[in-house]
Amino acid sequence: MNFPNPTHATSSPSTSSSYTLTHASPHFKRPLLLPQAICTSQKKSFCSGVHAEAYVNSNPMKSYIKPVFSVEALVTGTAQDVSDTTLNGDDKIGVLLLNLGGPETLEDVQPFLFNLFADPDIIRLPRMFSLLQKPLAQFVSVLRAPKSREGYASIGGGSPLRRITDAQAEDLKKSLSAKNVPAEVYVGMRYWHPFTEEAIEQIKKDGITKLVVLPLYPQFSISTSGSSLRLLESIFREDEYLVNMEHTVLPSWYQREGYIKAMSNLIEKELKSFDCPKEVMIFFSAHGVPLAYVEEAGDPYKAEMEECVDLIMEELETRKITNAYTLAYQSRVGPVEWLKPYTDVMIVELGKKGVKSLLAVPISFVSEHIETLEEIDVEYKELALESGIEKWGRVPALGCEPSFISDLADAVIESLPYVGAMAVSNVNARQSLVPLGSVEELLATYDSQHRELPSPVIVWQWGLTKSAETWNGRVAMLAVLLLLFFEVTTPDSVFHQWGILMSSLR
Ligand SMILES: C=CC1=C(C)c2cc3[nH]c(cc4nc(cc5[nH]c(cc1n2)c(C)c5CCC(=O)O)C(CCC(=O)O)=C4C)c(C)c3C=C
Ligand SMILES: [Fe+2]
Repeated sequence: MNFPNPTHATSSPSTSSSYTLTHASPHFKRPLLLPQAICTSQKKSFCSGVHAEAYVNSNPMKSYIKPVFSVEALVTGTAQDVSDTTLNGDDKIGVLLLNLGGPETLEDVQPFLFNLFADPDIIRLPRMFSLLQKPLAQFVSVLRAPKSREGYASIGGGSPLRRITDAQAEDLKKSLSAKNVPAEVYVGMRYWHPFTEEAIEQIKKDGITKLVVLPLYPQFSISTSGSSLRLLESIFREDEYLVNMEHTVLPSWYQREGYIKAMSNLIEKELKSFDCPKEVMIFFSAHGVPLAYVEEAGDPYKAEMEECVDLIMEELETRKITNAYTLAYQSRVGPVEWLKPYTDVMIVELGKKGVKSLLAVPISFVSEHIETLEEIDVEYKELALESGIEKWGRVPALGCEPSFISDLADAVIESLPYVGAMAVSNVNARQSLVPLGSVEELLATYDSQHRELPSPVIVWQWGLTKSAETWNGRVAMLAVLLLLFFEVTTPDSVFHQWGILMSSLR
C-alpha cells in the first residue's frame, strides 16, 4: 500500500474582520472528531481514459470525510493504487442515490411519518422498550399528521422530493455517460417510495456488479445518511448477491470543490438581486439535530456543517465577496436542546441588531422540500419582516444545477477504483466483517455504543403553551407512559401484536 503523505487540503478559514461569525464556534475551534483534512490528491488516469482526482485518506478512521471511501480495504491493507485499477468489460456500474423520501399525496403523510418515527435513528428508545417503537411511531404519527398535512397542502399537496431526486438521477446518468462511464442510477428513499428495498431489487435484476452508494446529504448525520446506511447494511447482510457485489460508499461530500463552487455560484447570483449586495447578511440555515446526537453519540454533523460554511465563505472571499454571515439550525421539534443557534431565534436577534437584508441559504439538503418551501419561504420570511428585516431573499436548493451534477458524477468516477467485494460465504463471519465495505465502520466511528438518545418527538409534544397541539401532546405523553407501564407489567403484552400489525403500514 502506498499512500501519499498527508497534506492539508483545506486552508484554515478566513478570519477576515468583515465576517460576522455568529455561530457557536467563534474561533473555528473544531471538536476532536472533526475531520482533519489529512488527504492529498493525485491525478490518475483510469476507466477509458477518464481523468479523475482521486483522494486517498491516510487515516482509515477518519475516512468518512473523504469522497472516496473504503475503510475495510484500508484497514485490511487491500487498498489498491488507483492506477492499478481498471474496469473490465463485463462490469455493470450502478449508483444508488440515498434520500429521505416524502409523502406524494396528503393521504401518504401519516404513513410516511410512521416510517420516520419508527426509525430508531430518529427516535431511539431505551433497549428494553424497543418493542414499543412501532406503537409509539403509530401514535406520534397520527398526532403529528394534521399539522404536517397542513404544511404539505400549502406546498401543493405533497413533497417534491421524489420528482427532484428522480431528475437528479437522470441527469447524473447522462453526466456519467458524457464522461464515458455508462452507469445505471437508482433512487432509494428511507421513508417513502421508492424505498431502498425497491431500488436494491432493481439493482439485482439489472445484474449490477459494481455499486457506488451516494447519500444525497452533503454532510453526514446519524439521523440521515447514517440511518440510510444502517438500513442498507442490514439488507446487504441478508443477501448472497449483495454480499458478493463490489461496492463503495461516499458518506459525505461537502468538501468537494465542485459542490462548494456550485453553492457559491448560487449565493453570488442571489446577492445581485439586492439593491446593496454588500450589506446583505448571508444566513446559512441547516436542518437541526438534537444536541445529544452530536455531544453524546458523536454525530459529526455540526462539525461538518461548520466546515462546509467556512469553505463556502472562503470561496466567496476569492470572488471578493466578504459579506457578514451566520449559521443557524432550523426545524427543531420540542424542548430537548437541539443544535444552536436556532434559526427563528437568530432571525429575531438579527432584526434587533439592525440587520436590514438577509439572504437565507438552505445548506443541509440539495433539493427543495417542505422546509425550504414552507418553513423558510413562508414562516421565516414572515418572522424576519416582523423583526425589522426589510429585504429577504433565499438561495434555491441545488437540484439539477449542471455544475453540481457534473461534480457528483466526478465523485462517482473517483470512487470507482475503491469499490471492493465483501465476499464472505460464512453467515456468522459476515456479522462481524462489515458487509457494506465501510458502512459499519463508519457508523461505529460515531455511534459505537448505539446509545439511547433523547426522543425529540415525545418531548416535543410536551409543551407548555395552551394550544390544542399541547393538549394533544399531553394526552400523547400520558398514553405513552401507560403503554410503557403495561409493557413492563403485563406478561404477554398486547403491544407486541400491535407492532406486528403496524409493520404492514410500511
Ligand atoms: C440534513 C437534513 C435532515 C436532518 C438532519 C433531519 C433530522 C431530523 N428530522 C426529524 C423530523 C422530521 N423531518 C421531517 C421532514 C424532513 N426532514 C428532512 C431532512 C433532515 N431531517 C427533510 C428534507 C424533510 C422533508 C421531506 C419532504 O417531504 O419534503 C419531518 C416531516 C415533516 C414535518 O412534519 O415537519 C419530520 C417530523 C427529526 C426528529 C430529526 C432528527 C432526529
Ligand atoms: Fe427531518
